[in-house]
Amino acid sequence: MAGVFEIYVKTHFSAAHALTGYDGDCSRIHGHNWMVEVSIQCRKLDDVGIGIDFKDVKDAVEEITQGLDHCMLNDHPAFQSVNPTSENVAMFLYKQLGSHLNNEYTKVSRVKVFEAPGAGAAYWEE
Ligand SMILES: Nc1nc2c(c(=O)[nH]1)N=C([C@H](O)[C@H](O)COP(=O)(O)OP(=O)(O)OP(=O)(O)O)CN2
Ligand SMILES: [Zn+2]
Repeated sequence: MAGVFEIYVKTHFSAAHALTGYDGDCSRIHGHNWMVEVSIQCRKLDDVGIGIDFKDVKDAVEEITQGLDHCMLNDHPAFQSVNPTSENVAMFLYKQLGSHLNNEYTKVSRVKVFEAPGAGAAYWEE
């Protein structure tokens, strides 16, 4: 069986949201410093010994999260028909990042999103 490397990048953005249909305070507008952890599987290293450069991953995450940073997530096109929960934000980032970074040797394997250090969700596809 071939070996696989997993590369991790953590970043963050700040945004507000409100959960439609939620029975509690979270149905009102409130904000979080969202933390994002991206995992990427690499099946090949380059001559330097790098699977995918952290910088390239951070640039891709930044390109996507800049559309969320300091925004009301409910106003974003991705969250017009689904609530911007941690689950749905993780799925959005996973799909967006995959379209930027996946190739023959590299695959976005999981995206975790935390609304607070102790509360978050992950999304991946099998
Ligand atoms: N599975 C999920 N549960 C909840 C989500 C979510 O996205 N996925 N989101 C919320 C709210 O957005 C809420 O802001 C976060 O909940 P919580 O961690 O309870 O936030 P608090 O700041 O209220 O935490 P306390 O420890 O109670 O102060 C709710 N659930
Ligand atoms: Zn919240």
